[in-house]
Amino acid sequence: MSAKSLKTYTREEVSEHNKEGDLWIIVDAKVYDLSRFSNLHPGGPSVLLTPTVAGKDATQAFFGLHRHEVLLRPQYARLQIGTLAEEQSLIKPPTPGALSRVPYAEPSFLAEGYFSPYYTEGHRRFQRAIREFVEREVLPDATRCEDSGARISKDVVRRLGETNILAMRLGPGKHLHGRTLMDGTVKPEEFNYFHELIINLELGRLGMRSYLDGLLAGFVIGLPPVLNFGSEELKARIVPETLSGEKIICLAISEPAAGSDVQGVTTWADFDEATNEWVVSGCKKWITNGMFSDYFTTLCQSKSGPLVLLIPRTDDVETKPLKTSYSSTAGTALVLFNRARVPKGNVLGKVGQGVKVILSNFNHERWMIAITSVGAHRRIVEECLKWANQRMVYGKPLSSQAVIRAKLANMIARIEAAQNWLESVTHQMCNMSYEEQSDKLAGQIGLLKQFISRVSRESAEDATQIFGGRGITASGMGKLVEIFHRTSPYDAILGGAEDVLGDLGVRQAIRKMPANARL
Ligand code: HEM
Repeated sequence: MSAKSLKTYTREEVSEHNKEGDLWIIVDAKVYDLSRFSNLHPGGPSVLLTPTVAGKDATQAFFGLHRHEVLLRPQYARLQIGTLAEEQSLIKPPTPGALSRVPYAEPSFLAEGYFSPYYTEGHRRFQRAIREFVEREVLPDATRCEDSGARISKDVVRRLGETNILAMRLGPGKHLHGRTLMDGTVKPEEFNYFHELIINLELGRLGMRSYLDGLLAGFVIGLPPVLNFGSEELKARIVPETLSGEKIICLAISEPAAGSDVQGVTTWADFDEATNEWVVSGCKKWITNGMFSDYFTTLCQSKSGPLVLLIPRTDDVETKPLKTSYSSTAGTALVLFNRARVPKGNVLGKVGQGVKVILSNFNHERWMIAITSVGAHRRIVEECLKWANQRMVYGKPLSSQAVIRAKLANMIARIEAAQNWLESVTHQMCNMSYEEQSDKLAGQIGLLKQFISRVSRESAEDATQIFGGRGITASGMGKLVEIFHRTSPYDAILGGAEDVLGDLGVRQAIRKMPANARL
């Protein structure tokens, strides 16, 4: 029903419509006619016909059982027939791009009245533009794909290319020069790691973990070796078509018997002098976006040592979907190279130095995973605060239970600690060359990622307890908690297993101990 045809009613008038076939209710000062809908109601008709609901103000009952988005769906929005005379509705649907006013729902640089040493007004403008883009253009696709397992839509990929979000996801650098970033919101020479952090925070905040990986995470880790180690000819061909989203690229390192142990890969490349091509045979496993990639940045072994090859998809490259605990929208694949032929010019870096090429990529990847994890984690803190506030138990809000407040206290402490360390590391990155970052930050980023993925899982446990059965239900009130609980372990595995990364951090610290350090 259009806003024009909405009428105004009194509570008395609504109360007369309180039976089967003639059933009205009030939710947040809006009047709904459920006479025909009651038999179609997913929760059944009887709950709507109880004396405390039929013809009554059912606001509290409604928000105890449904997310507010339910009322925005067109098929339900049209059940509204009017509003209450002289009463205002309090619950406003969020406008795309708006900041949340729930305490701790936003990092302090976005929270009203708080400060941060790291961000400028330019960063805040950029954040607004990215959030609005993500909520308007990405969220509907994410919601659809996360459930159905469909691949990210071509329209979203095209828009990620047009706005240069794809290019920005590779970080600051020459590849941004001459590009219009987010309709000119930031100049290429001003773009720094905090802008990139903002993009990843906003994507993480969607709370759709498999879609997040489907949103070309493979590109973020697969293209840098081409940019940094590819020949000029190769770059001129591959970089424009991947930055625009026209072609898709991913990174193929892990194998059934080699995960975090990159030295252990066995995919084999032989050089064929007759054709001047590499011939590759082997099997790569857990390859994000592998199902729909056109190029595979692949670590191989050869007689002359490890090398990285950019392998184009041909008939000799087979991809099979891997069913993991998250949705197939990520395009996670088993990739089989069956004597795949690769031109000599597709070698990235030097033959024999493949591991170096791959290692140089890892810091950025781990830092990115840490950010998206923080984005999702903060969203879960917001969900829990809202739920604890609106859910009534034993006649009082859930937040009146000390055990729930204790969980919330731990969750808030974890997200604030995680984000503050993350921002401190990002500040170091802004002030160090790439080489300095490799030397001074590889260990710390390993420890940071370990910490962030571990505390995410602790908060996932707390959030599930707070949401109860809803926290293990894939639709409805707890759907984001369910996703977070099921998928936060991915952050502890992808880009290097949590324990391996913690160990890396400590080994690097031990290596840098002063020779004369004594108690
Ligand atoms: C405009 C009015 C309403 C609409 C459009 C509506 C719509 C829905 C929808 C779409 C669901 C499926 C779950 C979801 O997507 O969240 C649902 C479930 C449910 N609804 Fe409603 N509903 C309305 C009012 C109410 C009211 C007033 C009650 C009062 C008690 C109620 C009780 C329930 C229950 C018990 C469930 C099942 C919840 C669950 O599975 O956890 N609904 N409703």
